[in-house]
Amino acid sequence: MKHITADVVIIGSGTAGLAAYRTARAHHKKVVMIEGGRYGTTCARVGCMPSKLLIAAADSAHRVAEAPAFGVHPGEFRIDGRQVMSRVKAERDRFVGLVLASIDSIPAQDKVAGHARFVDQHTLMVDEHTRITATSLVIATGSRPTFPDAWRELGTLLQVSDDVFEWDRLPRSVAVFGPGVIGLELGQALHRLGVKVWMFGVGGQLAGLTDPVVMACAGKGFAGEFFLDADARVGRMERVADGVDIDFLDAEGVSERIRVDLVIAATGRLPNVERLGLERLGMALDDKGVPLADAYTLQTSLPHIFVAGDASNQLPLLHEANAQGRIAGDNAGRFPDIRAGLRHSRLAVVFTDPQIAMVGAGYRELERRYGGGGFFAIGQASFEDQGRSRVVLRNRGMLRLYAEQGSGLFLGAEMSAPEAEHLAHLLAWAHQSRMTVAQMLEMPFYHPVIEEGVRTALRDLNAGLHRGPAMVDRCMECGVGD
Ligand SMILES: Cc1cc2nc3c(=O)[nH]c(=O)nc-3n(C[C@H](O)[C@H](O)[C@H](O)COP(=O)(O)OP(=O)(O)OC[C@H]3O[C@@H](n4cnc5c(N)ncnc54)[C@H](O)[C@@H]3O)c2cc1C
Ligand SMILES: NC(=O)c1ccc[n+]([C@@H]2O[C@H](COP(=O)([O-])OP(=O)(O)OC[C@H]3O[C@@H](n4cnc5c(N)ncnc54)[C@H](O)[C@@H]3O)[C@@H](O)[C@H]2O)c1
Repeated sequence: MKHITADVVIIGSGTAGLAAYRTARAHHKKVVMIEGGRYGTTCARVGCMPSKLLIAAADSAHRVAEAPAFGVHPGEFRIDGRQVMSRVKAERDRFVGLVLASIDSIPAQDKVAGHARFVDQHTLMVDEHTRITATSLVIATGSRPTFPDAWRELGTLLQVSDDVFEWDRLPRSVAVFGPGVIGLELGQALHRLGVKVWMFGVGGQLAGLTDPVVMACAGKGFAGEFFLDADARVGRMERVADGVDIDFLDAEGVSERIRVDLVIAATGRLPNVERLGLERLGMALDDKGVPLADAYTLQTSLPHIFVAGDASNQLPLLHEANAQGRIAGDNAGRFPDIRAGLRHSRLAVVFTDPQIAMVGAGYRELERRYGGGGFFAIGQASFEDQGRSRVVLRNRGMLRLYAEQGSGLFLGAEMSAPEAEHLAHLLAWAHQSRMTVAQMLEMPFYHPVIEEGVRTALRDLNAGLHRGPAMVDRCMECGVGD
């Protein structure tokens, strides 16, 4: 048995763990990072990057399929599933390689391989080979897919997103359970790559949206492309010789049976915390066993233990894992003299088409905060007739902006919109700068661009705040199709 004494120990070498390691090291202390799985991060191996690579292939197929609407008729149109997956995996491996090179630059004595669990508040056991004692610690153990246990009966025909990026070729058909972020991104991409897709959800929930108008608009768009029932009544699922049989009731209540090659469970992710032995520490945990932590210091109820990234279950996104890792690592390094870190305005983007995005406070949160008394105003713009969006034939979607009555402060946005990744950044910067709607309207807008849709929604919002006249007509002098 090996014994190590360290100033700071980081559990997990994903995005949050690596950020924590580097910031803790800046305090010139002995820092050890423990990794129980493969180096390379969830983002690069099975998350952000391979999913966006698959979506890029789907986008390319979609552009070709749409070309005739412009009078452009491409020749033979064929999707080679093997080639699609081969590029996804080759580029994914390249991204993983970049992370591995960065891990290689970390001194060997700072890295320990194995699964860590707490023995007491300052001591960890790594597998059965190393005992580490530390002054402060960061839990950065990430998350994993979760699905109902009964589905395990489907064996290898039940897949999660991790499995998709190991495929050598595309299946003929899939049933995707969970129209959340992962389900919609993968499901729409597979559909556009020629895979027959059925998507089933519960409770009508879609991609983390909370605004009913945006959700209805997005749902209508997806349902026009592939089978989507966000509030499905699914009965029996049975593995048969050449796939999985699924019984469900359709929208009219009629019983249907489909046979698919594979079932993809995209029904959410759970923080990797239950095998850490946290219950022995007397740490305050939520009902899922996740450590409760201060949002600005990432400190748990045990002052020397911090949590970051998906393990914190605060906002399971890449840039959040990085920011939280930096704050947690800095505080573990400087412990006990901890500092509050900068938390950014919420920014989340779903890479569907149209993209979905959320900025600042969402509709449901504002309803909770302000009640139903009209203390926040809503402005909206549809992209159906928006100039630039029509020009490029991407005129689908709805943007809803929220602002505080009285102050005119911009509070947040939800959208299903073309180029939402860019619109959302613009709005997140305005949100973090605490701009008012009037200040945002003073900003420049080019013509013709999709951002003009933001101006339309801002004008509508301004009218709702009673700080300007309502739009009686579209602003043609601003440029056709504002
Ligand atoms: C399909 C998919 C697509 C995504 N797309 C996006 C996107 O486009 N944009 C975005 O912002 N986010 C996206 N995300 C989310 C993003 O990938 C995560 O939020 C982020 O990678 C989390 O980083 P992390 O450091 O918390 O966890 P990870 O990178 O998972 O790191 C945790 C590490 O801890 C290790 N570990 C766990 N338990 C132990 C233990 N007991 N002992 C030692 N080591 C342990 C694990 O092996 C792992 O290496 C996506 C996720 C998925 C699954
Ligand atoms: N573009 C991005 O930034 C991106 C991409 C992928 C993942 N992520 C991150 O990963 C997190 C996890 O994504 P996710 O899609 O796994 O979770 P999610 O919580 O977004 O979606 C899970 C969905 O599954 C549904 N569901 C639950 N049980 C079900 C059942 N039995 N049958 C059918 N549907 C069921 C839920 O209602 C929900 O709509 C996201 O919240 C996000 O933070 C981000």
